[in-house]
Amino acid sequence: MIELKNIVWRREEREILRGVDLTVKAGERWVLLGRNGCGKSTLLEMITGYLFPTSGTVDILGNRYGRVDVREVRKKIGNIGPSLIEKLIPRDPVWEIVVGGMNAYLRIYEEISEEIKARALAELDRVGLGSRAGQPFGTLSQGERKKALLARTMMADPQLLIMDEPCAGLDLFEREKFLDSLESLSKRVEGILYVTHHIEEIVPLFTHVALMAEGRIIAAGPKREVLTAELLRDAYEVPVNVRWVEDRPWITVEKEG
Ligand SMILES: Nc1ncnc2c1ncn2[C@@H]1O[C@H](COP(=O)(O)OP(=O)(O)OP(=O)(O)O)[C@@H](O)[C@H]1O
Repeated sequence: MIELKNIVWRREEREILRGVDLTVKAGERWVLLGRNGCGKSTLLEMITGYLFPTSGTVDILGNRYGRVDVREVRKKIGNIGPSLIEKLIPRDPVWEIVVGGMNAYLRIYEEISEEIKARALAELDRVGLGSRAGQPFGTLSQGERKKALLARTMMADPQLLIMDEPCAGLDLFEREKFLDSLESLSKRVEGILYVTHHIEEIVPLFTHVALMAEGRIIAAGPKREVLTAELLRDAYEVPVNVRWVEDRPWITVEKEG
């Protein structure tokens, strides 16, 4: 699904990505972790074809970037990034925002068929927002907006879901609801790559973790092999303990001394 080989990205003498290799196979759901500024969002931009590496190769869903029309590949990628909400029109009804996901339109100007409207309503139902369908998008709570984006993304039947901190700013209740929705939708996609700062968001649906530090991937593999106190300490430079409860990791910070 994703094959990154020896990706280097240089900007003004600085190497921001320094030889990144990452392979995500069909059926795997990955979380990408690492400190602020280590290069996570930059890596997602490479995968979605908005940035090109200085050197190295990017293969997404069997397409080598540089040899294909990235716009065609992007149609198969559901992408929930932090900037999308600002681009949508707050007064548009939620269901119309969801319809826009079919073609990645920010706004629909043509007549929408009853069939497509029904699909959008079904997607909203799946994330528990059926009763909000007619409400202006701008009146939704932060958590509801994120779930609406999830419904919007699923309208295009993506093969790969990419999410950059989708739970940022959500309270405990909203976060858990969002992760529940993701759990049920995850069965409809072949691969997931999810960036977060919060290890407790690594709910059972996720299978693998990649840890980044200073432009490199310092560990990658099945989540229990990577989410160890030693590797997390290397990535975050904070001594921590990891406790697993029902296949979900929880972190406590250790006092040094
Ligand atoms: N266009 C650019 N030109 C120069 N430097 C850039 C550019 N884009 C990103 N950077 C730098 O690259 C580094 C990695 O940024 P990136 O946004 O990928 O980090 P991140 O891991 O996603 O961080 P955060 O967790 O804070 O969102 C940062 O130091 C940033 O300043």
